[in-house]
Amino acid sequence: MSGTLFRGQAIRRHADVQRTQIIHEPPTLSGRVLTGALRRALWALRWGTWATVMVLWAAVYIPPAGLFTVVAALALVLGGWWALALVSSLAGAGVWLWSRRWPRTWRWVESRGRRFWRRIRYRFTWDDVLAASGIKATDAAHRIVVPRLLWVRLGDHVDELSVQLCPGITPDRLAEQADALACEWCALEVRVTRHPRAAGWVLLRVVYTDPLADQPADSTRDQVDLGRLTLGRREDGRPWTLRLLGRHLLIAGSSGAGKGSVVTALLWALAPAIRDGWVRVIGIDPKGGMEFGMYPGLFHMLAMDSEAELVAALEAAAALAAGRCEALRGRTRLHRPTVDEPHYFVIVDEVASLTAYITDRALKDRAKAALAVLLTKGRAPGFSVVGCVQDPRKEVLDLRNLFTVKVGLRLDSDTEVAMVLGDNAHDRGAHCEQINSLTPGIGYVVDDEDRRDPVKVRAEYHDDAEMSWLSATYPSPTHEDIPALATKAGKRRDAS
Ligand SMILES: Nc1ncnc2c1ncn2[C@@H]1O[C@H](COP(=O)(O)OP(=O)(O)OP(=O)(O)O)[C@@H](O)[C@H]1O
Repeated sequence: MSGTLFRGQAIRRHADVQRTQIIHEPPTLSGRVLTGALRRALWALRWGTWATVMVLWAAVYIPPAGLFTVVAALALVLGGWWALALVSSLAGAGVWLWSRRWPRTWRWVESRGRRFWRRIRYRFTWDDVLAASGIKATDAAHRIVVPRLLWVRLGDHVDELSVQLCPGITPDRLAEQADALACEWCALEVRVTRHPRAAGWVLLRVVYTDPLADQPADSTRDQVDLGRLTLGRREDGRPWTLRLLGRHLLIAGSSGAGKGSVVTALLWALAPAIRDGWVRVIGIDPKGGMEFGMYPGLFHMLAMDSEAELVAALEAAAALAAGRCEALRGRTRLHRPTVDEPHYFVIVDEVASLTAYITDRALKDRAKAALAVLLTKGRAPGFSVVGCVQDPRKEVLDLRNLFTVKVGLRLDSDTEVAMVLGDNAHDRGAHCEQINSLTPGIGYVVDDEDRRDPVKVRAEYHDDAEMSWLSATYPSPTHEDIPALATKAGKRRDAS
């Protein structure tokens, strides 16, 4: 007696069910002949229909294959096997010539062919692959049940499979067998993440090629759109773009994870706007200029010499933001940058140096207060804070929830991932602790304002020579000295 299956798919070769039927309901001789004939007819009908649909689908999906199928069928009908052999040989020669003379278009045909093959492979080997990998359960009716493959979304580099779990199989159980699935599908990696829309479903990301393994090509663009800054490449091969108008960006990663490369990619993307004067950058480099000192021309204000100077620059930025907030009150909700009223980026190379490691307690509190003003008040009047942090522990950076976009580069543990990117980011696929130390600049982006899963990206890399060139070619037209640090009594003390 078999019940209805609501979740998962029963496996094709359900030996237990067949054995149970044979033991309990031995068929009569006539019944056996009839059942055998009927079964064969149904089998032929099923596979015949499947083959026809596949051929038609392949013909539409890969047009040259469709053309070949039609011509080959006509040759077979009109001229017999010799004609078919001739057409096949000509097609083979044509393919050889095409792949050599026009490799670009041929690569397109090849990629369509590969995708088509992958889709078929997922669909028709799904239950065998899952059962062989041990991702199966047995239900009360003795059926072997595996998770159901719902949709397949094919990409050039990564395929996404939406999978409905069956009772007894958890996302963790699937994740444990991710390596087995990757081996079976000849993929680089299989990642299991929770489905964004449905509980009880998961997404399997099957990664075939890793475009992030190569460094993205350099690109200077003359148009700058703060709503769409291109900083590198995504795992699916598309450009990684960020909206930073009215937003703050947190970049977290262990030492050498590539935080600097995200900052330089951002400056690279902003360069034309910096040169034209409608974007100004305030740089705060607690490493004494080891980072920003390589390209000082890009900064409107650059603090790097002493703790007092760092705090003074931060306070100056906070005062500007508060002043502009007041000026814009009642006029607009979101400031639009112009040369007269530019957008400010306040880039802090190591936030913890200001909020935790400063030895002077009063300075530390002032730095925290200024940062809090920038983060809470700065968004609407055109101030974006970009903060880098190496150690994401709570006591180091209390303000991290005020950053709306977060990039988690290589981190030490899934606990750190949760601290930087949010509690469920790891479950949704942000496995920063698994990023290889040989591939700096790779990370996961979480945007609090859109509800999509973390996206794996790699920032463009620009070395010191390129950044010096950028600084000389796209210098900021304005440079301002750091104001003296105001003392408690209202007097000013020399920031240096
Ligand atoms: N996107 C990238 N592509 C290729 N190489 C990179 C990339 N980002 C960084 N690197 C390499 O890794 C090195 C370390 O990167 P970077 O200085 O940006 O790390 P970091 O996280 O800022 O480290 P620290 O916190 O120690 O300053 C760089 O010198 C560079 O060689």
